Amino acid sequence: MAFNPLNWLMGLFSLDIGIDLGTANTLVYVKGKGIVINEPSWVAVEKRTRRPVAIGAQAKEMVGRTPANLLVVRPMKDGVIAEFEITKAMLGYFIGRAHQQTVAPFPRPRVVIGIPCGATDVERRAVYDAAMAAGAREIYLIEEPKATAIGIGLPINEIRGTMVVDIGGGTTEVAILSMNEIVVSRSLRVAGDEIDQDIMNYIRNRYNLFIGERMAEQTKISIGSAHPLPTEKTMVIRGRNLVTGLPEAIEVSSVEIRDAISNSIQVIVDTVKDAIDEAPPEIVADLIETGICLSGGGSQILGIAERLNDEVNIRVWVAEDPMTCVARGAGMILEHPATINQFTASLDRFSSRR
Ligand SMILES: Nc1ncnc2c1ncn2[C@@H]1O[C@H](COP(=O)(O)OP(=O)(O)OP(=O)(O)O)[C@@H](O)[C@H]1O
Repeated sequence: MAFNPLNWLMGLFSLDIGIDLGTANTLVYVKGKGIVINEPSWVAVEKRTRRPVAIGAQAKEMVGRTPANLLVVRPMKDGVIAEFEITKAMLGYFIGRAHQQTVAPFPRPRVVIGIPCGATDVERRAVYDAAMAAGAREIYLIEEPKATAIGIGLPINEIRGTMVVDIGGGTTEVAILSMNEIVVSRSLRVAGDEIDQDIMNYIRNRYNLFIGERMAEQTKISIGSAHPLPTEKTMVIRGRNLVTGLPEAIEVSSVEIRDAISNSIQVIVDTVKDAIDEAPPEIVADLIETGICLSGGGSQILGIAERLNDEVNIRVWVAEDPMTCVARGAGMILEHPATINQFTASLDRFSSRR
């Protein structure tokens, strides 16, 4: 990026922020302060005008409970922008709120923002344009697995293979890294949302019960598992009986929910195997030592580390605070400005590099 004296001057008086613009959650890291925003990526809009009326946690509360003139949407789908104008409004709102928490006089921040490594040039450009339109002054894009690995504190600068599997809401990102670069990557559009959908389908087919997305998500979080549990669990779920049309509550067990989500879990496991299969043998040998680190909200599905460990025969562990790794990684880059060009790229450099 060419030197721009005005940008440089504004940079002395404005914010540096890192953003994890996720399908399920958006996190904002402010340099020197840490994560200041961690909210669901939901926006309530007026149906007719598409004007946002609530953003974040307040909008998520409204899901399934809105009057006819409102619609609650997630503007990100499968890790990329599905609704440009609404994403722009959501980003602008979060950037504004981050700015309010500081004393920086200029509201236009420099932004490091994560993107899935499988995003196309058009999808990258949409993230760039949305952040610019939302008020950013300078934007750097970082592939999410890199930000994740930096956030976890993996030694990705070494001549040694390390591996991260980030299971988010819309995408699962699998990457093997060495010497600050991605050696093998896979971006899969099967993650937490798809697993919620599996649960909704199972409950409908098995019990004729229609449950909402939030109930399905709660079921996944409470009793969803990828490996037999030491003590199997049960929970009561509520929905509408499709035959009688009346409300109904039933008890389901972790065994049947594990079965219901097994196909999606298997797709994730197979993708991890596939990435390892493509890696050079020296790097695979490194992985036996360094292991595989899981991150993202989906890494908290019970038994997922054990299941992967059994299937790939490599030590697998879940990162500490797994849902904040991308934001923390972007933040660590901002805290050490010399690393910005090493790990991120402006849009033009990204396109030409590939
Ligand atoms: N304890 C838990 N157990 C299982 N799943 C969980 C748990 N907590 C959150 N999740 C799931 O994690 C997902 C959200 O994770 P995360 O915030 O990392 O995704 P995201 O970054 O927004 O999505 P993406 O990376 O696909 O854009 C949701 O599907 C949510 O239901």
